[in-house]
Amino acid sequence: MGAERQVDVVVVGLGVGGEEVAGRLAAAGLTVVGVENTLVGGECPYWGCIPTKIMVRAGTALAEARRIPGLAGSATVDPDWAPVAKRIRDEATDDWNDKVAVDRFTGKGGTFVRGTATITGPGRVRVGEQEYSATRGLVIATGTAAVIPPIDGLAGTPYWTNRDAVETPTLPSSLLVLGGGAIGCEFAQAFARFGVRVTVIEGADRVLAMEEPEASELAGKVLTADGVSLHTGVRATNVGYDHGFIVTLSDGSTLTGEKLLVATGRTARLRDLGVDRIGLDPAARFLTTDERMRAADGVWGVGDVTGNGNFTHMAMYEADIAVRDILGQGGPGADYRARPRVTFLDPEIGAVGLTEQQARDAGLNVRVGQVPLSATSRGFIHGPGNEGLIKVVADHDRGVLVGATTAGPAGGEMIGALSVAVHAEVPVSTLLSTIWAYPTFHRGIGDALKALG
Ligand SMILES: Cc1cc2nc3c(=O)[nH]c(=O)nc-3n(C[C@H](O)[C@H](O)[C@H](O)COP(=O)(O)OP(=O)(O)OC[C@H]3O[C@@H](n4cnc5c(N)ncnc54)[C@H](O)[C@@H]3O)c2cc1C
Ligand SMILES: NC(=O)c1ccc[n+]([C@@H]2O[C@H](COP(=O)([O-])OP(=O)(O)OC[C@H]3O[C@@H](n4cnc5c(N)ncnc54)[C@H](O)[C@@H]3O)[C@@H](O)[C@H]2O)c1
Repeated sequence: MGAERQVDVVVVGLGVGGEEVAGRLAAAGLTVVGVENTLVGGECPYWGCIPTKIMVRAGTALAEARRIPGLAGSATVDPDWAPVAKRIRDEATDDWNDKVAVDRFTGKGGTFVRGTATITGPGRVRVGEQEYSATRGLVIATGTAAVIPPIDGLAGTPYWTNRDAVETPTLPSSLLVLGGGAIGCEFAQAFARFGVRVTVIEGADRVLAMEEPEASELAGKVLTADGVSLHTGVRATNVGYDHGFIVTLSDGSTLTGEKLLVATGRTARLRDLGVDRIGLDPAARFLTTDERMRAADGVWGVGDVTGNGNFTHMAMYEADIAVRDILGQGGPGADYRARPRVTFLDPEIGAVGLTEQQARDAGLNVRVGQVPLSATSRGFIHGPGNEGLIKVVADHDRGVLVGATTAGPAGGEMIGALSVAVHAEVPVSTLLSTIWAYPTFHRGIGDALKALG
């Protein structure tokens, strides 16, 4: 056992959230130890947002080329996964090497420790044989891992998680996807556009079940048009493997595929961390934090592990709050009313705040306004690929928007304006008098507002 090392702050997990906290505190002059057992940067750059959006971008390029007939002549589309795999390996992930990220952190004055941290008591962390004592605080930023559901037979098979799907240098001929959430849908469309026979199995009665039903319907429609076979409202009851997967469903039918991607949600990495030694529940689904991201005295939590939305922008948002609190800088606390999210299908499905149903469940006096994107001038101009909609959800009593969905070729960009509206509680009357440039997709926001009942 090495002599105990005393520092100001120990950050456990240097994914998106932890790296931001550790780097900023080190740059502010605190002595900071950042511990990471895999790759600095976490899921997002190596197996999440960035590589999957490289896949999506490639798939959208193919889809756009296939839209040329009727718009601009003809094109021969010959998909090749090799450039996609190469971009992911060489440009995005440095072949899954985090040297640049480690140097970025140590360059700010932080001390980097590669290993698995265990909490041994208040302000105390062990990595291997080394014990650290953090006098100002401990930050838990351990993120989430893929949930592997307890389906008969699954555990013994060579199933894929998002990590295998991102790292694959070549594509399978067929892919079964268990789970039709954001991960399942994004991979399904991207792979299908490269000629993979994709089948999605979703237990709920619709894909993207957390979003508006209209968004689910649209996602289902475009996935089907891309050749994806959707099975909703059924669960897998058994998984077998013999040079390929065979999945038995709750309705008794079976499906086969060369590979099986498990995309059934995420689970917080809390269980083996030793949080019971600081009075927290290791069996909790997520780490509970207050509006300053405090989980206990001298303990902060940021990112996916808090369960406030598994998104990189949420990890960055919470990291900023924790940093300000640790440095005693004040400023606004956490406010999750205007949480934005974008599912990167083609069309992109952006959303912010509450869905219509969530607003009704909250007891609000709800009014909704909706417009199909194809009915807008820009939707007409765009032609093929113009599937989409804009839906706004208002609290009529307060005269403000509490949620919105923007789906379309620029759905992820359109949601920006509505995020501001929900966050800043811009009166609907002010939004109605806003001038929206013509002929943009976002001009449809004005039409949806006018349709508020
Ligand atoms: C396929 C996929 C696509 C996604 N796409 C998007 C997207 O388009 N947009 C978006 O906003 N979000 C997306 N996300 C979500 C995004 O990746 C996460 O929200 C983000 O990575 C969360 O950051 P984090 O720091 O909380 O956790 P993580 O990135 O998971 O980092 C936590 C780190 O802690 C380390 N760790 C855990 N326990 C210990 C320990 N005991 N000791 C040392 N180290 C430890 C882990 O190895 C990990 O590196 C996607 C996720 C997936 C899986
Ligand atoms: N574009 C983005 O921002 C983006 C992209 C990918 C992932 N993410 C983040 O990662 C998180 C995790 O994504 P995810 O898609 O794994 O989770 P999810 O919770 O969004 O979806 C999982 C789906 O699997 C279904 N399911 C669960 N168990 C099942 C079973 N046994 N059989 C059939 N279906 C089953 C659920 O009903 C659910 O619809 C997301 O919530 C999101 O926050 C974000």
